[in-house]
Amino acid sequence: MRVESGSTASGDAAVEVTGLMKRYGAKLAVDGASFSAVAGAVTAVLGPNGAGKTSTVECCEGLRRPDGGTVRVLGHDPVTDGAWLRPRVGVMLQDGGMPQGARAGDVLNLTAAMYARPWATGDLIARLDLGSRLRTTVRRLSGGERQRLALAVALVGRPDVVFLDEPTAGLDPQARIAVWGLIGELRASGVAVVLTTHLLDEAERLADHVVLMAGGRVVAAGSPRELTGGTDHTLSFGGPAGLDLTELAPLLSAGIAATEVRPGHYVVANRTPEAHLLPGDVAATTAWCARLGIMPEGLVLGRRSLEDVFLEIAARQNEVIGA
Ligand SMILES: Nc1ncnc2c1ncn2[C@@H]1O[C@H](COP(=O)(O)OP(=O)(O)OP(=O)(O)O)[C@@H](O)[C@H]1O
Repeated sequence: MRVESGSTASGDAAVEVTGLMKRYGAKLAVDGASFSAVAGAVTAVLGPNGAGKTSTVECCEGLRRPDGGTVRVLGHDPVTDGAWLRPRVGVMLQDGGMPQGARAGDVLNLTAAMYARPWATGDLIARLDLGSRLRTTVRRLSGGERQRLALAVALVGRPDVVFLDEPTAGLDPQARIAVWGLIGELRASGVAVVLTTHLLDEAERLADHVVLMAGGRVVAAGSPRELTGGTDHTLSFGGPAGLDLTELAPLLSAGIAATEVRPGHYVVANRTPEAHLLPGDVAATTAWCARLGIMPEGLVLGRRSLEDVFLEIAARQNEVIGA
């Protein structure tokens, strides 16, 4: 299989979002979000439900008109330059956006016919294991099959930029690995891949750049390694919900904080890149548990994952909102 590169060079900003605002009536869904996605890289937009990810990506796709700020895709405005962008941008929507009564094979072939240099459909069909479903109508496909067809439709025009909304949601492990392989090849061929996902291990594995959104804002951005602090240690354990962590705080070294990331689940980790969890912090935490008569269940000293970062940021957001 061959994926040809488009007109952008690796490293060019293919998508630039600056101070984006999006309102629905009184609801401010996106509140000044800024980020960019470069060619030849995977950019993952992450965040809890309602963070504003879909609204942001829909503004990039030209499906929604921003209420403020600017969006540029390949240097063009997705709303006013939609006709120029359409052959260069692939979009995979969560609901597929495909005609329900049409056969899967017809949907793919008719889409391919709209492009000057389409991807060989036979190859996409084999890669996404759709061969036995071509005569089935979209309506009758399983959720995972519909998802794979939507991905094929998004890629068949050999776009320079692809937007993938939760591309592996609901896929079995085998299909997920096939999709990861395709995404890796798109990146290698110079495509700018922008995806949203709730699977943090997927983001950690695939993404070169992560944009973490909460409450309509970008609250953190960087490579997975930058966000997780690379080799920094983190201590996690379970205990009764709602422990008073203010007594533990002064016992920890500078820049180290304890957070209840979800009820009854605690993480002790650095809050600044300069700080590092030290053996004394582990001893202080277990001694504090012992003083309270608490057995720290599942006590683990490990490396911080993107999921840890995500939960810590979400917990801090809640603290701010609750304050
Ligand atoms: N068409 C709409 N009308 C009114 N409110 C909307 C509309 N679309 C989204 N919202 C609201 O805007 C906020 C952001 O929604 P959005 O779908 O962008 O978030 P998200 O991060 O993609 O969430 P999820 O992870 O659940 O898909 C939410 O509070 C949502 O209820």
